[in-house]
Amino acid sequence: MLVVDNLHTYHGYLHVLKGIHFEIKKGEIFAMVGSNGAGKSTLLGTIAGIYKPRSGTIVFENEEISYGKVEKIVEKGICLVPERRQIFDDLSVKDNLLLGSYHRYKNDKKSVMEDFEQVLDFFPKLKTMLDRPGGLLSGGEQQMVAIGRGLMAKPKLMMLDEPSLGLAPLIVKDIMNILKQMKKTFGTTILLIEQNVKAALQIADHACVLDRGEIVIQGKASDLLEDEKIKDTYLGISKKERLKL
Ligand SMILES: Nc1ncnc2c1ncn2[C@@H]1O[C@H](COP(=O)(O)OP(=O)(O)OP(=O)(O)O)[C@@H](O)[C@H]1O
Repeated sequence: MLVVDNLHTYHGYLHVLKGIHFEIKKGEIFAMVGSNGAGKSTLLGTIAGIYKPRSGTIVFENEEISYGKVEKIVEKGICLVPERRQIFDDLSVKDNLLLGSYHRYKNDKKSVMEDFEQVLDFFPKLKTMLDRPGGLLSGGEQQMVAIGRGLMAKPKLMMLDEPSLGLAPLIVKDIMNILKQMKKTFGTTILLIEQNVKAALQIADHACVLDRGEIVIQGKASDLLEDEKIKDTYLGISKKERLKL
């Protein structure tokens, strides 16, 4: 569904993405993990059309989108749920959700309202707080609104930038379950960027590790969970400690 090949992106003189290659299959959850500054958000921004790559290609459903405009990429079915949710504090939950389909609202209000009902069925908790300003929600509720807003765009590929950021472990579990359920219910393909390596690998089908702009490990998520280097570097358990257990 998505093929990224030999992608190089710069921020000014800073060479951030250094020849990235990976593929995502339709209907899967693909997790990308890596430490701060590895280039994860830059990668999502490049796919979403916010940053232009210096070279390389991004092909989505057999069509090259490498240098496409943001609106066109959204229309093709790619949505980005950004880091720190970026919910509008002063807008109600309902308006925050409807913003996800603003490009269809004028001409297709009926189908937008049907999608809205579907999103509320998926997030029944949000039904009880539709008039509440986004700024008064908890972090977990805001994340639900951010994902719900993404769903309102009826994406084929949803990209999420660190949805677990700042959330308590139990809420992280809820959010990961929501992503799994979303894949099942709507068939959405998911590209999940996470620093919470364990949570991401537990729900993903395939995954990779991004380190200083390069993909250093790639494979089945279940294999990566067992990988010694990942356990040592990202799961915080050294081999020595594990042998003691
Ligand atoms: N808009 C920008 N302009 C200039 N430099 C940027 C910009 N965005 C990111 N950078 C730099 O590019 C590098 C990669 O940042 P990026 O945010 O993509 O990494 P990340 O893996 O998402 O990190 P984090 O998990 O901390 O968000 C960093 O050195 C960062 O300072």
